[in-house]
Amino acid sequence: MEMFATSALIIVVAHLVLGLLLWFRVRKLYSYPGLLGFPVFGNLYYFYKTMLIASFENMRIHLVQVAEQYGKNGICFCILFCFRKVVIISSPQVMKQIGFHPNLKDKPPYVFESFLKYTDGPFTTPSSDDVWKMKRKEYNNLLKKSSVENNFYNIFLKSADKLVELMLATPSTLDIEKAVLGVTQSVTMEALFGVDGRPAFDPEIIDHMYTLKNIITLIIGNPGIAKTILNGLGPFDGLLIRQAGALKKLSSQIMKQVHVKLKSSQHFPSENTKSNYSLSMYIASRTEKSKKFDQNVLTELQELFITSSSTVSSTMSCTIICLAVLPEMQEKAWKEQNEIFGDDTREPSLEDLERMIFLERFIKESLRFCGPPLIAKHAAEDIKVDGVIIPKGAIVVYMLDFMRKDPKYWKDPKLFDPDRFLEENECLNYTYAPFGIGVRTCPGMNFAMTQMKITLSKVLRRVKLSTVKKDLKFENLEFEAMLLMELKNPPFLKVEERIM
Ligand code: HEM
Repeated sequence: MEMFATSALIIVVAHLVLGLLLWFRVRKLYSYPGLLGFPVFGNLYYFYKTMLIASFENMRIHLVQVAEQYGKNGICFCILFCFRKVVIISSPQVMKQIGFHPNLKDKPPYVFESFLKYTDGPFTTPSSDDVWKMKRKEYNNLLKKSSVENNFYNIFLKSADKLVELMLATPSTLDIEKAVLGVTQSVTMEALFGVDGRPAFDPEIIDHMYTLKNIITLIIGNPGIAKTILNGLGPFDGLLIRQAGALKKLSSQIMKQVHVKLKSSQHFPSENTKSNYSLSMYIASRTEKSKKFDQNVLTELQELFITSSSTVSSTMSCTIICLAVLPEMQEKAWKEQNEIFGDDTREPSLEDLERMIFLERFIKESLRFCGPPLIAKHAAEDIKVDGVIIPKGAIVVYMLDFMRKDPKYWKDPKLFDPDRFLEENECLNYTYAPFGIGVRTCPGMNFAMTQMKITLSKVLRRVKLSTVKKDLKFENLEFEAMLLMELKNPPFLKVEERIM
């Protein structure tokens, strides 16, 4: 009994001391109105203290909203918040102020470490690293609008035909997410890696990549839990590692082809050589002299594979499902296609794409619902915002999804209304940032938007979509936070060919 009392006293005193130390470092955060920030620690005393001192109402609203909006992962996110020094940013004005701050860096360090277990490398490069600067220059060059349109247009056209073919092959029980994933994976292989895209349609690889995307969500969303709980569940973790093997298998197939190309190539891409080379050749020639050649190329291929194919596939399948459950809007989008093409079965040109303004607004609105839930950065040094310090080491989370639905900035945020994008204003830019903000903002935006517009144009012209389950409405769809916001139970689709 006496021993129990002493231990309890030691724990209480330790919590008190730790809580006070931490409190002195971050107390000013609460006075900043825009931040709604609450660093919460795995420290009982501090947790309660925070609840008492922070605007309790703000904190409660936040936790509840996060949990409600993000489904089961929302709850994970909340648990994560309790164990780490986290500053949550839900104000677009604050995001704008700190988005380009030099002390705000990359992803938090734990993300780099956690990936190592499942992939061949840390998956993403810190921006302090010179390699990142080189990479970023190449990405910006190869993925800029004009390069995408010149180099990848035909690949997008071909892949759109493949998707329509897959849709017509299973007209009454289409699993749209898997069909689209196969297509976007093959596009990545052909466009970015310059290799044969057919292996990407292997159903086993699609299944494994699908699971892998969920593992990545787990790592990004909740590394602490992924490490401790999954490591403890040996067989489950083993299963995840096996699933991750799909990515390794694909990337080693790509590597073999890159090796063959390198051997037969007379010239490597250089600063002056423009877009005749695929990204994989750039990567290979850049890392050629490095001792870790194979591993470096593999890591970068794997990073690109996920960043480019899973994101587009998730957005595109969500957009297709939205078209299926919103028949009047589908009709409007189809009419726009009909006005551009009439009975003509020709391929869409660049000028045609420019004219698809309703389709573009529809994709943007769909991304408001299914864009990334959040982006995490970390404060490499203290960051001062309006006299408030975000402490060094804090994880800074931009609540992108929260801002995209905040009634303060959006009228009827739960309503699917593409016309809200008729008016562009500065506020909208920062409340709506599905491709991120700052120096690490997504370089693949043009690639993604062009690919989606071409594919959806072809889908709309060839087929009429509805759901197998009758009377399913947009309001019935439930989203949850994964790599992007995804549909909880994506409905099976019914596909009818349009008579031309
Ligand atoms: C709808 C599709 C996409 C969405 C919603 C999306 C979103 C994002 C977001 C939110 C980030 C992080 C930005 C930040 O940390 O500030 C990112 C980074 C990145 N994305 Fe995308 N992305 C998409 C498609 C693509 C495509 C098609 C590619 C490649 C062709 C791509 C390549 C990358 C790369 C390489 C990065 C890391 C950039 C860096 O670290 O400098 N993404 N993306």
